[in-house]
Amino acid sequence: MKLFNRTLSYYKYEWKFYTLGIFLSLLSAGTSIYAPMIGKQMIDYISEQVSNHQTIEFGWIMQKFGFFMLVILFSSLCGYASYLLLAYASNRVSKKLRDEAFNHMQKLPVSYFDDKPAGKISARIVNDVELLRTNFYMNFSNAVIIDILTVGSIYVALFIVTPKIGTALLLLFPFFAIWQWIYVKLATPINKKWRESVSDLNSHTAEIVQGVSIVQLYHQQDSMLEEFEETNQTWLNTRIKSIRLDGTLSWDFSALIKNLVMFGVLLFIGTQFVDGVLGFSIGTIYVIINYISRLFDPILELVRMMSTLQQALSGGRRVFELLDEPIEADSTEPLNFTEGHVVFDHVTFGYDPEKAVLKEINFSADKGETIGLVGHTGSGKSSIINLLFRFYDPQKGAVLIDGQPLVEKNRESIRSHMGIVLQEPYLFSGTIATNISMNDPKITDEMILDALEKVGGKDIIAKLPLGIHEPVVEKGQAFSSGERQLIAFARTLASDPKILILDEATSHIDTETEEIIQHAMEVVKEGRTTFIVAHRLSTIQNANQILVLDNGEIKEQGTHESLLALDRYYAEMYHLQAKGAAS
Ligand SMILES: Nc1ncnc2c1ncn2[C@@H]1O[C@H](COP(=O)(O)OP(=O)(O)OP(=O)(O)O)[C@@H](O)[C@H]1O
Repeated sequence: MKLFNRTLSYYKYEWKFYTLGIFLSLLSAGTSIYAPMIGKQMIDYISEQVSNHQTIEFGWIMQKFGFFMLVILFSSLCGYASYLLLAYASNRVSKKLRDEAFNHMQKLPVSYFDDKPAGKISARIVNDVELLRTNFYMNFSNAVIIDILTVGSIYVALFIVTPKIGTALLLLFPFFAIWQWIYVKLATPINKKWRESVSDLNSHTAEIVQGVSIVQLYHQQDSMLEEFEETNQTWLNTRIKSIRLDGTLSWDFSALIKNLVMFGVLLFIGTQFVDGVLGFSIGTIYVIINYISRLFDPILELVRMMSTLQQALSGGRRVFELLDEPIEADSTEPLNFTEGHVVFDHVTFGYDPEKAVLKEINFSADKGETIGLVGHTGSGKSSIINLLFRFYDPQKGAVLIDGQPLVEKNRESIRSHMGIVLQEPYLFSGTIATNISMNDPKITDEMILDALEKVGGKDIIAKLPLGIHEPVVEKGQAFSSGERQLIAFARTLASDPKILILDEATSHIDTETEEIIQHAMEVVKEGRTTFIVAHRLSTIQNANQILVLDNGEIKEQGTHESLLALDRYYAEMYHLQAKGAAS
């Protein structure tokens, strides 16, 4: 119930449209129920005049007919306006919920994303909100209101016309309650399986799309298709089961009940003769048949609604789970950057506090210095960077920038003076210019061109018709990895950070590109405290300090020359790489 109320509570943002929609819906239901009463007057008048051998006044008939049409038109217009208003409110409410979920997701700590596939998180924001929109806000809350109002008005009208039949038809309610109970029991497992198969299809397709080149390279198309067809077949089977259930329990069964009720009511009417005269006028019989035939569709919709609601709420639960994820507490105090002096003071850290991946890390980096981080995979290089960005806080010790402990400072202010160039730079959809300026209005086109020129990336735009305004799509797949890196270097230079992180920026590229990147690196490093996470030791030979990490500990620390002279771990790695390069 809590979940239901919470989902419904979002209507408060659109209460005006919603209230007006309900009012118009009530008006539409009331007038559409009133229309057959006018029909009844016309039918009874004609049959009376005919049976009394009197003339029929066509003027009166036309007047009534005109009124009848007006009422129907008014009812339709109210129904149309109410549908629009309710649909408008529902869609706006869904947008609000989706905006909220997206905004919240962006504020979540990086650790939240560690063990969750991106597809699952985006499904909560896109698919589950869509499920809420269609199944709850559109189908459930709106349709239920219209259906309840319609059914209620029909019963009220039936009671006015003939209380006996109205009372007898109340017996249908316990029957419909049982019907609904059976429907939910049968539909729930089918719907659950169906939703799972859709989710499987989604993740399966996304996986193959991402790895399509590998699939083709290893000729895996047939086996992938086989797996896909299997999941798709499960989806089809659940759909067929669902259609059969709907067909049997909803439409066929409903038609049977409707006919039985109609038969019973007419049988009852047929017994109502008093002194050879039928106790119901033909007009009244018309009204009763009209009402009964209109009673079943909304009831049927209400019967099916429970299962729709269940599906909607399962989506709602997932959206609210995301919304309830706690945002990291953050300080309002900004970090006051002066020089970019970094200190790691006896830092111990683990993603799982019980399992330290960095142990007693101690070092200090002065303004403009370059620190090289080397070590085997998993030795803790990226974890040091994660602490520097304050994506995580250490369990012991402190990370300080310009003498201020990061744990006491606002995260955004820490990151605002840092730049990073990743091995696989991330380009956003937009243009080259927006990727360099990162939509900062203070960075002009001239500054963008200047940054590109300084890092040696002017050639990239020379061949593009729109220059720096050339669109970037699909994470910049149309650019080579070297070009993407130069754009990322230009971005970093334009943002003028105090601290710079170059994450394996020179691995996996050819010698010519390496030279270009090396030049870009030298330009961007100028005057900034720089951390280079390097696999190629050639990149950090000129570093002021090299930290050799092993299993989360600093094993060796010094300059290239001093570490070579030490002739231990670093020297061994260096000679191995030099040998590899020579062969
Ligand atoms: N988000 C995370 N959650 C849990 N454990 C993690 C996470 N990121 C890294 N680790 C673990 O922490 C340890 C250090 O990883 P880290 O990424 O810092 O190493 P690295 O030296 O940068 O490795 P590589 O050169 O392969 O990038 C590893 O054992 C790794 O499995």
